Amino acid sequence: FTKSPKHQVLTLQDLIGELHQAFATDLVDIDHVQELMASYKSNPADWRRYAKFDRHRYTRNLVDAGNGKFNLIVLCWGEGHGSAIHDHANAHCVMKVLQGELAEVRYAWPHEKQLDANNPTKEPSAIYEIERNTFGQNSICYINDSLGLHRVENPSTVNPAVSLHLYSPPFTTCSVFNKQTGQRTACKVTFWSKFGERRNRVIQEERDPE
Ligand SMILES: O=C(O)CCSS
Ligand SMILES: [Fe+2]
Repeated sequence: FTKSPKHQVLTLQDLIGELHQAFATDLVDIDHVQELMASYKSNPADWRRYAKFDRHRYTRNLVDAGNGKFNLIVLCWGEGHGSAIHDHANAHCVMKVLQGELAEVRYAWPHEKQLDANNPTKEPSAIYEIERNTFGQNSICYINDSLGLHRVENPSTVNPAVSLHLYSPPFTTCSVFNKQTGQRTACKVTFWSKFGERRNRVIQEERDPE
């Protein structure tokens, strides 16, 4: 018989409840948080209301603000949508695929231009690729700044992807990096929707100039 995990979460709401408990004290066990995220089995009925897609780029939809201790966000990736190379603002990042699959390319922090030993003829890049991984439905990916930078993308040209991200502590700005020069630029992260609603003011702002 299978050992039932300490905390069996059934719905997204169960997961949120267990996460609030996990963050109730100041000493957070990030391994337990990853176990909780892994134990939730994706059910579109739980997260469909947050899954809002944009034709041009991936969207970030806030699900829960975690009593200020974490942000839980549903990201929706159209075919071929991907992020820039970015860091995680000294926060923990746990990413879970809810639908489709996501590819992650992990990089070392930029140094002065490095030659790629394996391919000396290739244009040296300031940002060095460490590894590539692909994550299927319900799988988990963890990163923090001590592990490097990464870029995440939906590798499919035919299927959308949806992922659930927990960031703790929550942040409003992170850094994005130019792969060739290693140049670092501050980037304000925004939400396409919050708690399932997209305020029409945001739609106004989004409207193309007349
Ligand atoms: O939060 C973001 O926009 C980056 C997604 S990959 S962790
Ligand atoms: Fe990331």
